[in-house]
Amino acid sequence: MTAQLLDGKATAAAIRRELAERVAKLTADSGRPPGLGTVLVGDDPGSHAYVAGKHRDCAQIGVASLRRELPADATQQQVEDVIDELNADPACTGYIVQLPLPRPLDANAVLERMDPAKDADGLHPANLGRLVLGVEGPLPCTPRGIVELLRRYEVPLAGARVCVVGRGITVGRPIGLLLTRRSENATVTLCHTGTKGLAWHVREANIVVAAAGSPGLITKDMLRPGAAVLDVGITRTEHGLLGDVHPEAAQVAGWHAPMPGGVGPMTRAMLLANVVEAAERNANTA
Ligand SMILES: Nc1nc2c(c(=O)[nH]1)N[C@@H](CN(C=O)c1ccc(C(=O)N[C@@H](CCC(=O)O)C(=O)O)cc1)CN2
Repeated sequence: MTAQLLDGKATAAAIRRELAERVAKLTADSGRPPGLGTVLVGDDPGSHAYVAGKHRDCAQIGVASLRRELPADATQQQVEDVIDELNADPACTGYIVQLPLPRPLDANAVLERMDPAKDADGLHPANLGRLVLGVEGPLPCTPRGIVELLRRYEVPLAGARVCVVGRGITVGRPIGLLLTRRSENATVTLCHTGTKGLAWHVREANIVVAAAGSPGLITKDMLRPGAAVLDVGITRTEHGLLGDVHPEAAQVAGWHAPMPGGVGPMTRAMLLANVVEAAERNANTA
């Protein structure tokens, strides 16, 4: 079996084209473009690459960029001062704090200090609470990107058994909340390093979301033939980037979102969508 490619790169490009039209209207109506801020602390090469990509995307669709960078030894106070500044800046429609933050910074305290109305990542506790309550608000970008990719490729979700591997705050924890909404109606199992019998859980699933950061973790023999497998793990090694899904696993899958080119580009596109939606909400309440 050859898996159908879940092409996040092409899908994200289509979404950017759709968003560019909405940005042009917002800019014409208000006289100023929506603005995305990024807070980047430290020298992690991956984080620098992701933030650079986010600003390239902004330039492409006409969203203004506000970049804030701090050294790896920045104090909690210095980071929170930048948060206060972006909260107060009218040119900043929404912003993100690139994660992970270097130790010993307290990421939860930083996220809590954000203005929830400017939280472009959907990771502020108030917005995660909205997600639990089923109330409209910005959604975490990677989970939103996964749902959008599955929807656009018509991968059946209602009644599907989904196995999520990894319990991180940006993917594993929130995605179950999205997929179990009535509109998606999937049944989700969240596996993690404490899970016994991981292979059994994966084999039960119609859809596997691999977000553990453990290269090659999901092997061909673990997958149910015909399942959709989405690779969200990225590990940087001297041999290049490695995903959580073993390359041979695509041979038995029905659909495959590879790394690179699958979920990553969708994460970036959903960030733009969150900013555009925040700008539209602001315009409607002005
Ligand atoms: N504040 C946040 N921090 C982090 C998030 C997040 O959503 N919000 N997610 C990840 C990093 N991330 C975005 O920030 C991200 C990761 C990967 C990609 C991507 O496009 N990946 C490429 C491959 C990587 C490459 O080519 O270098 C792909 O899959 O095609 C985009 C964004 C953790 N931090």
